[in-house]
Amino acid sequence: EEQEEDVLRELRLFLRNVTERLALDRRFKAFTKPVDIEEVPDYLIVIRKPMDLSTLLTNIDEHKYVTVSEFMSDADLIWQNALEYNPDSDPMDRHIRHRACALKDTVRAIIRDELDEDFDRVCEEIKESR
Ligand SMILES: COC(=O)N1C[C@@H]2C[C@@H]3O[C@]2(Cc2nccnc23)C1
Repeated sequence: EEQEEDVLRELRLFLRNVTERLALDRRFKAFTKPVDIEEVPDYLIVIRKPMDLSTLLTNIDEHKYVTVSEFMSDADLIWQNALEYNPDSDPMDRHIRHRACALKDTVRAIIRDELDEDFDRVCEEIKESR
């Protein structure tokens, strides 16, 4: 009903705000757009489900997420994919893995500090009711 749409609108505002703050952080520049398959032709062979911050924003606008947990599953793909595709000991791989770990920790810290658990519970109830 209308109250549920009000809750999901507030969820989208929260998720956009979090995602836009991450996209503004210079450490996360490599995660702002999809990896360029023309530049990196084997990327889709290694990584089954690419994800990036611009795609998160598109998903939010397409009402893909009813809970923060669903959003987190896609957000986690960004750093998980980076750890998987860049496993070597060379400085470039280590650099992007360091940034992937920073992304993981930053997302979790924002959610822990800024997501109201009662609001999250209401979203989870809406999800279960559908
Ligand atoms: C999230 O970003 C990544 O996982 N990557 C991996 C790719 C390998 C390396 O860095 C990336 C882009 C790139 N383009 C051209 C040549 N080499 C590279 C970014």
